[in-house]
Amino acid sequence: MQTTRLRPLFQLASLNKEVIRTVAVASAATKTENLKSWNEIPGPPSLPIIGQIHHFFPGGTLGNIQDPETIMRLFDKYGPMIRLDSILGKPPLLFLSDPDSAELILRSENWLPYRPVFQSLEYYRNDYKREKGQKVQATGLISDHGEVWKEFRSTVNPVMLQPKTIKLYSNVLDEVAQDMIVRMKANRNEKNMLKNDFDKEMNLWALESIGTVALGCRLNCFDPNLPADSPEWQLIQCVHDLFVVANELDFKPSLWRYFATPTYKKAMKLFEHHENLTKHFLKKGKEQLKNNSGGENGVLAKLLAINEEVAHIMASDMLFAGVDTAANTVTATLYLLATNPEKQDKLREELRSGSDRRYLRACVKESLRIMPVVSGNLRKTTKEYNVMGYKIPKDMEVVFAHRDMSLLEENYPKAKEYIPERWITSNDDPIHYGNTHPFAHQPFGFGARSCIGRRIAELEMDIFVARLIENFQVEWFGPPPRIQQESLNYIKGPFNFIFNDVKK
Ligand code: HEM
Repeated sequence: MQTTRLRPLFQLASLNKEVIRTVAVASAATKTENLKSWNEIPGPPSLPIIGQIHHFFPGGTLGNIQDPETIMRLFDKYGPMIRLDSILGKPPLLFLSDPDSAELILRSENWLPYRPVFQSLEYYRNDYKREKGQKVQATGLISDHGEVWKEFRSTVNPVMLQPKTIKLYSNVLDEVAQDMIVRMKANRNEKNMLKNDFDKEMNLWALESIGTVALGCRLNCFDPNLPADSPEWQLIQCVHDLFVVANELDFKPSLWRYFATPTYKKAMKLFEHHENLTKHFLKKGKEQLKNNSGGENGVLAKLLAINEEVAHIMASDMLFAGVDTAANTVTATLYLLATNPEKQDKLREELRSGSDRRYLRACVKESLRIMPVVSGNLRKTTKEYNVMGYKIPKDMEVVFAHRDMSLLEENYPKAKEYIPERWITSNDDPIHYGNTHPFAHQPFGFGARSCIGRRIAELEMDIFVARLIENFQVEWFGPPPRIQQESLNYIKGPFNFIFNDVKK
């Protein structure tokens, strides 16, 4: 009785704390007198006229930017802030590995957060595809900003983030996972390794899974006779190529903002191809909907009820952002469980016991900490900031390097070790995640602009990892896999997994 009466008071107190914290952070952020200038921020030295571009040449400090360790090495050298000046029309960039500073900017930019990634996609959707002077409407969450983004996001949030709607997919996602297990069992060689390319197999699973949610129907990706030029394989290749070209155009120095480079032309073709493939799959989804009457409405039906354009845009973003992300996260989790057999056994025990799946969730979370598929979050500053005594001007792009922050001992004790327990242990345990700065680890981003597919991704991955561990004793041999950063962190082969059957 008493606790019920007191609850609103507690809620009010914690709400107040949050408001005070946000206001304090925002005002500290905007006091920018007597600060060191942007040019004084440490970073690779600039040369007259060419600036820092030479660092991107082979052998240069940033020559191997595909290796995620490159940025880590720069933090070791320059400290928690690294300045990269404007190169070939690309705005200046600041890398940050200080959680307090990340919190300061992310919170202050949370009203209309501007995430400056995929400018090439933005250009394709806003300019390349449009007649001159044509009114720009919403193009998608990945490519829009400002009020247009806000309106679209508020329209789709209730559908995409509603636990009741997402839960509807538990059974069909389990069906997908079990079908994938059957496919993997049939696809092993005499050493119990997969005969097909492991990464492509994971992409097939991810596409089949997100397809069931985005389109409300099975795509039949696991058909053993699926032709190599089928729309399913084409989509998988297209998404991967898009992330690679986006990295070339949007992150590395590139002249595409001045003239049509070969990579730019390739990117425009790929974006168009992706759009056409989305239309193909959407048609399939809509036909299926016509045949399904009754039952609870899923994501596609609810988005179509808003309007056709919204459904199309959202399906396109899901078929872009929802494939390689989930596939690489499952691969990372499997690798970490294979190389930490005692954790794998503990997980299998939990799955056998039928208890709630807290350890399963912790295993996936911990793999996102150690081997995240996205290295950092980005925001463009809409005002000036005081970050650690330096003035960060308006219109700067800031990367919050959560991969690097998550691997620092000062943020996570035993940072390089795979310890799922840290996500479920009690808060008096030194490894408890709650003892860490919350802005040191943001694998799904932050606030209003955070990943809209998070709940879907977590459900898909939990279900599939559970089925994998129930069915296979997973082993790994040889050196760790190489990670290649191409907008996303791709885990590269050889994939030395062995999938022995679990003894029942
Ligand atoms: C392990 C899986 C995934 C990870 C780690 C991940 C991570 C992220 C991150 C870091 C962002 C940027 C957030 C920010 O700027 O604050 C993002 C945005 C986004 N993600 Fe995911 N994602 C995953 C899966 C998915 C899936 C399955 C979908 C499809 C349903 C999806 C759709 C999107 C979309 C549409 C955005 C843009 C949201 C916006 O700007 O409003 N993601 N994701």
